[in-house]
Amino acid sequence: MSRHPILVVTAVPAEADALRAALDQEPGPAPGTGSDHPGSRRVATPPEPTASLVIEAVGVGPAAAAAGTARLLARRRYRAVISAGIAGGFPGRADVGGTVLAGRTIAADLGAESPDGFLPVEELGFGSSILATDPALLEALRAALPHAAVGDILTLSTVTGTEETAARLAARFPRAVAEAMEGYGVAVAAADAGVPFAELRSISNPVGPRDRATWRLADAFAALRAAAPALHTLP
Ligand SMILES: O=C(O)c1cccc(C(=O)CC[C@H]2O[C@@H](n3cnc4c(=O)[nH]cnc43)[C@H](O)[C@@H]2O)c1
Repeated sequence: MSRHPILVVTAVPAEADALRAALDQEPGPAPGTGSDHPGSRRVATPPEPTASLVIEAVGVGPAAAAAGTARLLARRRYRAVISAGIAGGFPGRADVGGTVLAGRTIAADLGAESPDGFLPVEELGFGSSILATDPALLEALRAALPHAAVGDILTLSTVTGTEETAARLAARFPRAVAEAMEGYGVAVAAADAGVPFAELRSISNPVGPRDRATWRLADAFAALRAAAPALHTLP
């Protein structure tokens, strides 16, 4: 029986290339192939799915992630969608060079400020900022990646860059292990299409004062490559 492939969505091509290299996959067609979309973040039409995994980079941030994922899901059926890439880890909860899995993906900055603190969209009556990982996908990923930290992964449009913001987020989300910029956008597109979702990240930097020069990209990409075979275990 043939099964639909799994869609793996990354932000930048380097993340997609790392996963493809670990899985011995050829890169997809050149950006814009088969697309008449005039934007700079074109999502190529993937090749017909002989592979069980289709890996695509769709751009940085939740808007690009949601638009790119929705476009890919509209073109072909997939049995699951995974948001994958590098992330910042909350100190003491996820180590740089380690791997994390989302139990929940949370839009941490979706809501309103108030004199009494941040009000999430739930309190504004506009839906949910929290999307749970599909249980069967999470179970398979946990089994394949037993050393991965499991917890909330926050989605933010702005990378945290101060001790104050890091402390505030850590207090607001005591189960958060990491933050990135795309998960919630990918998850919304997956939910809209009725496709199971999960988020898998490797840690390039601690969440905290911005010091881009110290990001350990090589370690994070090595961890991403090491985690890639787990994608082949997904139901
Ligand atoms: O500079 C490079 O060579 C380079 C190579 C690959 C990727 C990058 C990125 O900057 C990727 C951006 C991507 O990373 C996620 N990310 C990583 N750390 C954090 C963080 O502390 N807070 C939020 N997001 C983070 C994010 O999802 C971005 O899309 C650079």
